[in-house]
Amino acid sequence: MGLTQAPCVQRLGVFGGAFDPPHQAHVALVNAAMTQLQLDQVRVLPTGQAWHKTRTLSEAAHRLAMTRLAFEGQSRVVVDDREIMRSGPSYTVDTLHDLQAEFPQAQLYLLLGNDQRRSLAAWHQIEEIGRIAIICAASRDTGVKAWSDSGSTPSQPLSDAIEARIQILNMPLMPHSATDIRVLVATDQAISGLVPTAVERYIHEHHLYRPH
Ligand SMILES: Nc1ncnc2c1ncn2[C@@H]1O[C@H](COP(=O)(O)OP(=O)(O)OP(=O)(O)O)[C@@H](O)[C@H]1O
Ligand SMILES: O=C(O)c1ccc[n+]([C@@H]2O[C@H](COP(=O)([O-])O)[C@@H](O)[C@H]2O)c1
Repeated sequence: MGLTQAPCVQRLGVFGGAFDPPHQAHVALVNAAMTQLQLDQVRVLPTGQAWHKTRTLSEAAHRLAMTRLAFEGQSRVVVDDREIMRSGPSYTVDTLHDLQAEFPQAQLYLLLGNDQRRSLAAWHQIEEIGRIAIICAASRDTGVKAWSDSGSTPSQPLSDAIEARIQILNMPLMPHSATDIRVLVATDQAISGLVPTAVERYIHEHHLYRPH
């Protein structure tokens, strides 16, 4: 991790994901958020235990290493391993509580794609999340997530109070999905341009996503 505490952080972005692997849409989303929301820092958090996904994630050490590579050289991005280090399911509300305590002066902005926005009502303590952070959603190609397990289906809608506070992040629609990238690697197809070059190299060097 880089700097863990910076007194000048007034606007803090929080971006979690499986990052299995991190891809160019993740990088674009963070960059769009930094510009539009004038964020002083973004915490990028690879998920520890993704309670909402049916698939077993790749080893946390690989996902963390790739996330670091994806954001290397970005001075306002801190790749934060707390969800990986925490035991039990990774609940975003716990991460937001931690960050609120560490940055009591900062406004927190929770960054996510539209597929996750649709499942927000099923998130653990979503009302509390809505109190602590401003939720900012980027549009996402609707076809992309049709066949991947991005989140649980909410049984009830999001409250009007939270819905009304959601901000839209403008970024071009990007068809990237980690599911797609894993399939491409498994079937020996190129992923150049879909992930940062250093991430592509890491995937190949460590033989990730290959059938045994
Ligand atoms: N192409 C995209 N456009 C906008 N947001 C995206 C895109 N891909 C991922 N995101 C957002 O990034 C966050 C982390 O996503 P995640 O690491 O699960 O990637 P993913 O591509 O959705 O992975 P998978 O296909 O394995 O479910 C989520 O909030 C997700 O909505
Ligand atoms: O806290 C929750 O209940 C919760 C439910 C679904 C998703 N999330 C978080 O949302 C982020 C994106 O999820 P995903 O599935 O797109 O990788 C990641 O940080 C997850 O931990 C969190």
